[in-house]
Amino acid sequence: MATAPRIITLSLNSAIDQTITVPGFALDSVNRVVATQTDAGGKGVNVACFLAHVGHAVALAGLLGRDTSALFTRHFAATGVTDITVHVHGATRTNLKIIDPDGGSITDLNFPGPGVSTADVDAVLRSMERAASGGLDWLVLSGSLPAGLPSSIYAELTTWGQKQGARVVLDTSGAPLADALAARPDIIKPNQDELEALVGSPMSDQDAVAAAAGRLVADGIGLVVVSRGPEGAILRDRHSAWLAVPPDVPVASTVGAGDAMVAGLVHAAIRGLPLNETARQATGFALGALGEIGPRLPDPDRIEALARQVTVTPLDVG
Ligand SMILES: Nc1ncnc2c1ncn2[C@@H]1O[C@H](COP(=O)(O)OP(=O)(O)OP(=O)(O)O)[C@@H](O)[C@H]1O
Ligand SMILES: O=P(O)(O)OC[C@@]1(O)O[C@H](CO)[C@@H](O)[C@@H]1O
Repeated sequence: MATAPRIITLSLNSAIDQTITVPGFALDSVNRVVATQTDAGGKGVNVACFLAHVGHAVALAGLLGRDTSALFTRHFAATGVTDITVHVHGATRTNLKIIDPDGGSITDLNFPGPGVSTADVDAVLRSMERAASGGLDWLVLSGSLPAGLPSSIYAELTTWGQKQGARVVLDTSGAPLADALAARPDIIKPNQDELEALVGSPMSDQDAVAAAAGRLVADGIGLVVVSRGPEGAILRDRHSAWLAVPPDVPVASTVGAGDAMVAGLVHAAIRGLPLNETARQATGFALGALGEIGPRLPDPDRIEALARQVTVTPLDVG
């Protein structure tokens, strides 16, 4: 019998997601909240819970504020994630997600998060070393960094993960993404804005995105997945490039769609799927997240049904 893959996801800047529904949300005016929902979140938390949801054994490493840890602890128990987080003084940040059902908009207000100390980060590293002592197959590094951490930390963790024998997936933006590229993570998933910021120029069409992804692959990144909201995603590795276009679906909230895509990429790789089927599976996960308010997924059969509606086509990249 094959052994279960050993997975750690890391959440250095976890978040409590407070989603508020505000019909006709407008700047410069009084807005009325008609519904509110509070969820444990943060990109690493979401990826861990999504992977556990489809049956993987996952350890979640990272930092949580002691004052607000109960929300997370309940969520991990409910989703079956092994919690190896370090609890620090204070509260985890709360991010606001404003849904306007009339205008169809979703506005994210993400806070920087509390500053962390070197001792906090050392404790996280020790927890990861203990969890990986029997071996590690996957390390997922997701999200922004809290104040006080050097932007090189994901580069260092990429090198550490690969030394453990793991494939490293990175989903972040700005300087932490730029700095980590030299360490050559196995998979990165920028969205188009993040890719444009990384290469320093806007991309007008899918050919430009595929070309930029190709340059990153040529520089040693195994798989580059560029998500483009309703326009889908482009996946590029050394051998091929694919475009995955989602069907037109009702969107309850886009929060967590990118994290679901990351979980779908890991799930597909563990299943040994070829890149075109990986594109379908990862988009199916993202579509699953879109149907829900807050970072959650529907049951696996529904995810498979959504994946079957995704149009996957090869891109001619020469
Ligand atoms: N409005 C939409 N309609 C259909 N599919 C969508 C829509 N928005 C997102 N998706 C799907 O979700 C995937 C990931 O979305 P997106 O590009 O917004 O990720 P992201 O910016 O990383 O998200 P986040 O950071 O909010 O989790 C897309 O590639 C697409 O397949
Ligand atoms: O501020 P970051 O770390 O970039 O993103 C944080 C966040 O927007 O990411 C998740 C959705 O992807 C949410 O649960 C959370 O609030």
